[in-house]
Amino acid sequence: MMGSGKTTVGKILSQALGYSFSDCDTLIEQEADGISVAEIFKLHGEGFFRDKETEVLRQLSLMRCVVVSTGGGAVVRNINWKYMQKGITVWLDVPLDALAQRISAVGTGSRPLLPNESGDIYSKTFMRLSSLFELRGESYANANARVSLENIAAKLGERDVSNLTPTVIAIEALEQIEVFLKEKEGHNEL
Ligand SMILES: Nc1ncnc2c1ncn2[C@@H]1O[C@H](COP(=O)(O)OP(=O)(O)OP(=O)(O)O)[C@@H](O)[C@H]1O
Ligand SMILES: O=C(O)C1=C[C@@H](O)[C@@H](O)[C@H](O)C1
Ligand SMILES: [Mg+2]
Repeated sequence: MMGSGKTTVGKILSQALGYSFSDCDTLIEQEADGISVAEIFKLHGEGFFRDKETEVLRQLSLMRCVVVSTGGGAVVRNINWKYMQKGITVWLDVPLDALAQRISAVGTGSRPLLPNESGDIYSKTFMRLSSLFELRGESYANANARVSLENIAAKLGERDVSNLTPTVIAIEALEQIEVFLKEKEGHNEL
């Protein structure tokens, strides 16, 4: 989901693995002569943006040893999964209230799918994230590995997921990737 830490955690993962790092939204902006995702939505519409997103995922799927931070909505198109599944897919599962807190702290101006009006930003953002998650939850669950901040907090005896550092989350991601790879190896041996 948007704001879940894909860029922050993805960069740490790439350093730990000695891989390069790519961010889909940034690549789309670069290909659009530097105009922002929000402007692309405004000028050309969401369909145009989604086509660019699919093309960027196709290009990235040809690369090796790269950690990719996808756009939060990349899960909505089946064709994108064909490209994402060239690698290992990881879902950063962050409770919606924590997401709404993070996003409302920085504002929703750069996020075309979120409300950008005055008033209680936290509540409006939380409601919109909830309806997006309603539509997308099953798609996120297609990922090979799930990194649940609630599970990490429970393991560490933390009551609040907002105390979890990006490094702790990256370590959990590596552990969940290992679980996935071991299960895959087990299936291949059968
Ligand atoms: N573990 C964390 N604890 C607290 N804040 C975090 C954590 N990880 C990321 N953040 C903050 O949350 C915000 C979103 O993080 P980030 O940009 O990495 O998410 P993203 O999933 O890449 O978002 P986007 O949808 O914009 O691509 C940033 O302000 C970042 O500093
Ligand atoms: O969740 C989404 O649909 C989006 C997330 C962002 O990363 C951007 O890709 C864009 O704002 C759309
Ligand atoms: Mg990002």
